Amino acid sequence: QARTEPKAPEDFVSLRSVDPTILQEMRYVTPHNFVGEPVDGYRQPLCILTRPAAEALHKAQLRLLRQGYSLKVYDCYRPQRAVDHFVRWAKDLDDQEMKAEFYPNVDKTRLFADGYIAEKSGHSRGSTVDLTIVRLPAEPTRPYHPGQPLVPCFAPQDERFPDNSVDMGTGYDCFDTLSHTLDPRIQGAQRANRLLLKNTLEDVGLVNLPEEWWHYTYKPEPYPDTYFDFPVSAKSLAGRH
Ligand SMILES: C[C@@H](N)C(=O)N[C@H](C)C(=O)O
Ligand SMILES: [Zn+2]
Repeated sequence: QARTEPKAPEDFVSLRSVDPTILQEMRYVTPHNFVGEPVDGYRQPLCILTRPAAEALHKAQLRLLRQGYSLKVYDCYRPQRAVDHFVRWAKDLDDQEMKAEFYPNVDKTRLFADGYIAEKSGHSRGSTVDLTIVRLPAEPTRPYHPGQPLVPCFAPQDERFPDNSVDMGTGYDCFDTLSHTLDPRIQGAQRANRLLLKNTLEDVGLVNLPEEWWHYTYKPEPYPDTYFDFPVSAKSLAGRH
């Protein structure tokens, strides 16, 4: 018998309904992520957030559009079952399929302890988002084909997996100290790009995780203590006023 799935509270929205101009490349619904397969609970490529977090991103987007840039989100609300999938994957040390791209220099046993993945994630509280900046007009992106050769996420931008974002010094979900937002080895245009993202988002109320240049939480969080588990799908938002 089909399981009755939990629904999102009323004040969760699809980001597209608040700002259709923000680009979306939802990685965990695809196999192009550190696990190497679609992650549990991601049923559609949809960015779901609490309304205040989505409205803050809309404000940031208006500022960036004036400068010729757009935000691009990689992950938004993340169900607890997806986090549980990450935890199961991390315990399976025989599975190192995606290491060469996403964590070449970090032992798989360290990914949680070093702060790159959380067992209780802010994403499940609905006001946390992983994102970058794209120079407009956005170049088309290329699809990932499972099994294709992997390149370290900290290789020069023209060698690593193609992404139409500005150069942040590493790719998304690059579990390495080079992804620490203010790592002193990141200088010049790459540092300026990280600071453009950081300053723009801080101005509208989002706070960065120092270990990851892409990870931001809107404060004050509407649900600071609740870890939701409704699936990422339009159905989770449907049937509400
Ligand atoms: C896995 C990565 N995208 C991320 O969001 N990491 C933080 C620490 C989290 O899991 O909350
Ligand atoms: Zn994140």
